[in-house]
Amino acid sequence: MNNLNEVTHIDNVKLSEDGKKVIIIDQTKLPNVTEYLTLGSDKDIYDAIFELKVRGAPAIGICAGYGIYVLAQTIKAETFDEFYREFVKYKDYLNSSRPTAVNLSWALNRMEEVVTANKNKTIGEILKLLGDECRAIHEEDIKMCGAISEYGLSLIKDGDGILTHCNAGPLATSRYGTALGPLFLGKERGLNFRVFADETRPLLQGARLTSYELEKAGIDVTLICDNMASIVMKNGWIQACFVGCDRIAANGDAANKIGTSGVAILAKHYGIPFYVLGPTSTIDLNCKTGEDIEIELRDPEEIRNKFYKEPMALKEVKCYNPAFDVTDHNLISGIVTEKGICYAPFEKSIKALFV
Ligand SMILES: CSC[C@H]1O[C@H](OP(=O)(O)O)[C@H](O)[C@@H]1O
Repeated sequence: MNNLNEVTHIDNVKLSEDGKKVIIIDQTKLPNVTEYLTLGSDKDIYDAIFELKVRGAPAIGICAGYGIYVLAQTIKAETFDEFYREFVKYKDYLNSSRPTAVNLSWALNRMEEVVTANKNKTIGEILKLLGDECRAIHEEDIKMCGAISEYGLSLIKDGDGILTHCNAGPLATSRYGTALGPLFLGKERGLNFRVFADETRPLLQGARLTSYELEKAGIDVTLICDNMASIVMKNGWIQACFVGCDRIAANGDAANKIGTSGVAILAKHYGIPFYVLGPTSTIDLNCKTGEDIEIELRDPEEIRNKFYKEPMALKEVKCYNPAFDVTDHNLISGIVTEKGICYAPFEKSIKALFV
């Protein structure tokens, strides 16, 4: 299969033609079934984010932007105050779906700012501005992923082996992706990489989504269990590690899918560059260090049951299911954003992104 353009330009999250519904690909059904869901209610949108039907920090932000716009159109209000009160209720509800990826609150806050900055306009005029803003969030992410892909590609060369963890491709973003973006862009330009994709237990974003995107795009991908990252590095097959991110603290500590910090420690041990790739919308300067990042704890049953026909452990056995971990900035070779590559000292280089 070689449908490179189909992969890089997938419509994973979009607004319906009439602007009154959010349409997503249900990522929990991939790779075997490509099913579109139409989301119109606050619960539909909340559940889609919470159940990872739409997932990946940027994609969650884009979905939340469209989602609050769709919900704002349902508000029955005579005055601005009535409208704003209901708007904030919806915003807080969607914001409570998942705590770690900052793009969720970043997008919702941005949409709220449109409302508060236009309190003297009619509700109809505010809705028009909200429609423009949620579309801008999506368009900007497309541009950001394009720039991240270019910067990321400058770090690797034809024939390199790349290890990645979880999924930070087009399904997790808008177009191309962040960690996978350079690989798709390189493929477009005739470069070939050998990618090793960690399956990423327990929700298997690597197995189900990354290997699906790369295989479909005709990129050499080898799926490995998470505990095999060390041997492929020791064998000399990996020249760089590329991972995504869900929230980056001001000092460069980066939250990403559980298991990422282990990959970074292994990369350090084997002297392999480890890069975090993500848009500046995933940087949270309010988090001074990774200690300030809330780590989502998910249902332990996902470990036992989520992708097993039969439970793989006795129900009496306790399971611990943090969805993310934080990679210490000292383990990160560079942070690739749409504004350029940040190197240590990250406190300084990250701050420079926002001046
Ligand atoms: C491009 S951000 C992708 C990022 O989001 C994933 O988390 P989840 O699948 O739980 O939404 C994972 O941490 C990826 O690296």
